[in-house]
Amino acid sequence: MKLLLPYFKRYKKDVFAALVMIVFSAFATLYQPRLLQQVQNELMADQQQAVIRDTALLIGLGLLSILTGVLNVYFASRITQGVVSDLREDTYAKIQTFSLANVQQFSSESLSVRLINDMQQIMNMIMTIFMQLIRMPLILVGSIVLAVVTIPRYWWAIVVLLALMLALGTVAIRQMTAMFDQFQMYMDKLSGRAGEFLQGVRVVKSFNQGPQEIAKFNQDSDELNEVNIKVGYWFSTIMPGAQLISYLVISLVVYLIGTSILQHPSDVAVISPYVNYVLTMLFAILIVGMAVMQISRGNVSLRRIQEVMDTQPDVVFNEKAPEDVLGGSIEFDDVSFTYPDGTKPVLKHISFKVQPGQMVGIVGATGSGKTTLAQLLARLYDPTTGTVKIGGSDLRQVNETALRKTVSYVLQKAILFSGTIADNLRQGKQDATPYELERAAQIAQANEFIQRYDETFDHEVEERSANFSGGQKQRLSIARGIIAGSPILILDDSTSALDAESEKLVQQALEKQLPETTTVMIAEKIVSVMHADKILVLDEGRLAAEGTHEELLKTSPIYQEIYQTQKAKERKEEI
Ligand SMILES: Nc1ncnc2c1ncn2[C@@H]1O[C@H](COP(=O)(O)OP(=O)(O)OP(=O)(O)O)[C@@H](O)[C@H]1O
Repeated sequence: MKLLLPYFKRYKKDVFAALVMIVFSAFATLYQPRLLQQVQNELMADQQQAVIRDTALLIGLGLLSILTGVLNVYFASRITQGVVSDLREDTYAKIQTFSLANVQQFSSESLSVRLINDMQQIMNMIMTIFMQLIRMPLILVGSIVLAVVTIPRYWWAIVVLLALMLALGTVAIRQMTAMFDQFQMYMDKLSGRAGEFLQGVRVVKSFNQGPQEIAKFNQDSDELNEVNIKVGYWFSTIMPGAQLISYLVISLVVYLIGTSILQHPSDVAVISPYVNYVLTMLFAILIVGMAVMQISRGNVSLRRIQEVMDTQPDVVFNEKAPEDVLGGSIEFDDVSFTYPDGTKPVLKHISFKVQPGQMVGIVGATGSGKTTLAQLLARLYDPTTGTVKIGGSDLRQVNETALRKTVSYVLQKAILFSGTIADNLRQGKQDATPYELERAAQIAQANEFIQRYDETFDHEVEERSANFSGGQKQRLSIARGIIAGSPILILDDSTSALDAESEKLVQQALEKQLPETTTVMIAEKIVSVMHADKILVLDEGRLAAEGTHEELLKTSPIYQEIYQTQKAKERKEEI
C-alpha cells in the first residue's frame, strides 16, 4: 500500500470529496430504518402532521442516499483511473530502464501480465477501497450500535453473531488469499505459453505441433481453472453461511421477544428496525469480507508491481556524461562474460582493438559467443570482468544517448513493427528525409522491392511483419540500422537470408557509401567477411585468432578448418 500513497496524494481533492460522500451515504443508509420506526410510531399514535413531515424526510434521505452514492462512484472512479494510469506509466517507464538481464529475470510475458492483469486487480482494489471499504465499516459499526440501542437487553446476541461471522470470514479469507498468489503465477505461465505459441506459430504449423501445443495450453489453463474453482468454492460458502448465522440470531431474538412480550409490550414496534439493522449488519459484513478479499488480491498484484519498481537496472548509464557521439574505435580489454542465469563464462579473456572506419568480421561456430560479443558492444549487458571501450571511453562511464547515437545494432532476427516502411526506417532516425530513406534503402538493397509498391515507403507493415519475406525484413532492418549514420554499425548475421549476389551488393555499398563507418559484421560464412580489414575468430568463447583472411589462412588452424569445410560444402552444393 505504501507504493500507492504518493499516487493518492496527487488526487487529494478527489479523495476528500469521495470521503465526504461516503460519510453522507453511510448516514443516509443508517438513519432510514430509525426514521421508518418513527413514522410507524407516529402512525400508531395517529399524528398526521408528523407522519407527513417524516415521510418527506424519508424521501429526502432516499434522494441523499442516491446522490451521494452516484457521486461516490464518480470520485472513486476518478481516483482509480488516475492512480492506476500513473502507476502503469511509471512501471512501464521503469521497465524501459531494464537491461536484457532484468527483463530475462522476470520474463517478458510476466512483465506484460503485470502491466495489464495486475493493474486490473489494483484498479479493482482501489475502487473497492473507495466504494466499500470505508463506507461499509461505518455502516457496520452504526448498525451494531443501533441494533444494540434498539433492544439493549439482547446485546449479547449481537456479540454472538459477530463472533460467528468473524470465525467464518477468517477461515474463508485465509484460504482464498493463499490461492491469489497461485492464480497470478498460473496467469504468467499461461501468458508465456500463449505468447510463445503466437510468436512461433509458423514453426508450430510447419511441424504439425498444433495438437501438442493445444494439450500443453489446456493443461496450464486447467491448472488456472482449478485455482479459480477453489476460490469460487470458498466464495460460495460465505454467503449462505453468513445468512444462516444471521437468521438463527434473528429467530432467537424474535423468540425471546415473543416470550417476554407481556412484560415489554412496546417491543412490537422495535422488531422491524431490529431485523433491519441485523440484516444491514449481515450485508455490511459480507461486503467488507468481499472487499478484504479483493484487497488481498490487489495486494498480491501490488507486491508484484513493487518487485518491478524495486529492481535496480543492472546496466546504469552515466547521465551526467556528455550526449555527444563517441568515436568509431572499439577496444575489448580482457573481457569475460557469464550470463546472469548461466554458470559458465560465454566469453573468456577477449582483447582486441578496431580503428575507426575499419570493417571487422567475426566468425566462429554456432554458440561460440559472437552475438554475446555484439551485445556487450551495444551495452545490452556489462562484462563480468574487463572493459569495453568505444571512442576511448569505458562504456560504464558513458551517457546512454551518446552510446545509442554511436552504435547501431542490426539484430540477428529482423524485427519490424506494425506501421509503414517509413515508420520502421525512421526508428533509426526520427527526422530522416525522403532522400535519406531512399539512400539507406539503396545501400541495404531494399529500394528495388520498395519501389514496386504503389505507396513505396508508405506501404503498410502488418503485425509481426507477416507481409514481408525473411530477406525483405533483413534488408529493411539493415536500412533502419544505416539511416542513423552512426559511426559504428553492427550487423549480426543480418544478411543470412539474402542470396549471395545481394549480400555482395550490400557489402560493396557499405564499403563505398559508408567508408568512415566502423562495421562489425558477424557471419556464419567466411565468404561474407573475407574482405574485412580484420577478422576475429571465436572458439568456445575465446578469441582463437585475429587477422586478415590471407593472414588467418596461413596462421590459424581453426580458421583454415572452417574455411575448408565451408568450401567443400559449397562445392558439393554446386554439384
Ligand atoms: N540470454 C542468454 N542467457 C543464457 N545463456 C545464453 C543467452 N544467450 C546465449 N546464451 C548462451 O551463450 C552462448 C553463446 O551464445 P551466442 O548467441 O553468443 O553464440 P553465437 O556465436 O552468436 O551463436 P550463433 O552463431 O548460433 O548465433 C551459447 O552457449 C548460448 O547458449
